[in-house]
Amino acid sequence: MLPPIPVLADYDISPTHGFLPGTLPLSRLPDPYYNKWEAIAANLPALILTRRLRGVIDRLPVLSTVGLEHDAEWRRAYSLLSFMAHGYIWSDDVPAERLPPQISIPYLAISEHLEVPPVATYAALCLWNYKPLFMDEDIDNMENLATLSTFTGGIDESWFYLISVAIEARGAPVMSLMLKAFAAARRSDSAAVTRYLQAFAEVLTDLNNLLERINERCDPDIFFNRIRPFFAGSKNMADAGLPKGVLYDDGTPSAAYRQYAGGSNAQSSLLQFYDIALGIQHRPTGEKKGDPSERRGRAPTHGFIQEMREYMPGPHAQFLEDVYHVANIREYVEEHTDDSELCLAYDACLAMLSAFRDKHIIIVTRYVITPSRRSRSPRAARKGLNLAIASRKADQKDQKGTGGTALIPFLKQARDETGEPAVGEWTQRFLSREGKKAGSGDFFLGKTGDAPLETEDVEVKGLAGTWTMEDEVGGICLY
Ligand code: HEM
Repeated sequence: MLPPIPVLADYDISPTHGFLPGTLPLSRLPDPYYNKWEAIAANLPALILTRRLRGVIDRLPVLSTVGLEHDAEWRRAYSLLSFMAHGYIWSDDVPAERLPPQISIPYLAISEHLEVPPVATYAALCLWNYKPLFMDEDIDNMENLATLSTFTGGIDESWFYLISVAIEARGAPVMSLMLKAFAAARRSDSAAVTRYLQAFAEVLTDLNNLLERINERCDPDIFFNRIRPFFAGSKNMADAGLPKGVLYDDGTPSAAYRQYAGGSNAQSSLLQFYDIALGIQHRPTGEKKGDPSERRGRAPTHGFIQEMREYMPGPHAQFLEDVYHVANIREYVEEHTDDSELCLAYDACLAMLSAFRDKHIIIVTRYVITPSRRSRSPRAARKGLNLAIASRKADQKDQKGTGGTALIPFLKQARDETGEPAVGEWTQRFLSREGKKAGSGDFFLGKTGDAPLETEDVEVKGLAGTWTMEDEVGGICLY
């Protein structure tokens, strides 16, 4: 018997807002018991600027979780503590390798309750950290969104988080559509599957446009130098001064050092849902299609993208797991290659998602690669660098042989894998990138003056050690 098709409500997923919470994030915890946390969060940029955050947190009483009732309150508390914890660790010249009991004790309890790790995840920074400006307007509209907490108090940081919020909101309806598409495929209703896929492709067009809007209000150098360092995790952070990770001091002798990846949009369940729904498989970085270790039909058990599920709220990660077992669209399309409309709709989804990843690579080049090069210049070195940047091994030009993975090749592999299931011969050729510079055109939309993709010329061999991790990981999470 076929496994049942998952029901969104069983996984804390809203049919309209998807992985964003069904009820809006709270702007404040209702119980005045938590006023001190709220006061710190409200003044976080000033406390970081004046380097008084650690002292203020050290003098806090240890608050318990007894005053947290509804899920929204637990989520608000998690987001507050994530901002406080990362501010505490990264706001001074030397990172704090110990989180005091004032943070550790409630943070560990709240994380366990919400089934999400005690680190500034995508959920803490984006999913549970926004409010609409006008209640009667949609939240998939950048002109109606504001953040609740930031490290810097600047619009660049807010804009960065809010682009993701708008993407999550705009992309959410696809989930119900695709669950219906799975059911339609089970009853061999090709017309319905085609309609759902067409609607999916249209939403992806909107997401591509939203992603591009990051350029409007988020300055790359501010992002790289001022904002990104606060997302730093505690894994592979020896060079930044955290050789053992961070000690979550809960006041007991068994308090342990922990190592977590930093916050990343790669922790978005939405994009992973899209991949699964379309039957796209991501191999561990460096592994090619057809490599002996690849076995189709089996979920990959390792690799960066897979690892990021550990940073999603538990029910969302479970949803992805369950959807994997019922996703049937790729097989259905492969069995109906004579249905040109169906194939075209399916290929359109792949092409739009591949275009999304193309745009994303351009963005990562602009926001990470280029500023990182600038910060490696002798002038930047003379001026001195902030912590997370100084963690870079500036003289390490080539990470080959160190087990490191370069950032852009990792992102390109994810993009190329997106096009692999294409059924149409032309689409296959178009998306296979053979002899074609990535990002040089949008499938179906044509070339519309995109910025040239500098990354093709960028020699990224571990990005001087910045974006490499032990094995298969690369990117922002290194910090
Ligand atoms: C300034 C904007 C952005 C920058 C600088 C950026 C940077 C990065 C980096 C460095 C990675 C590598 C993994 C890691 O974090 O270690 C990554 C991966 C990823 N990012 Fe972004 N990102 C940005 C915006 C977004 C947005 C808005 C989304 C969509 C919600 C997104 C979705 C993803 C996904 C899904 C991955 C995993 C790789 C893949 O599936 O292709 N990113 N990003």
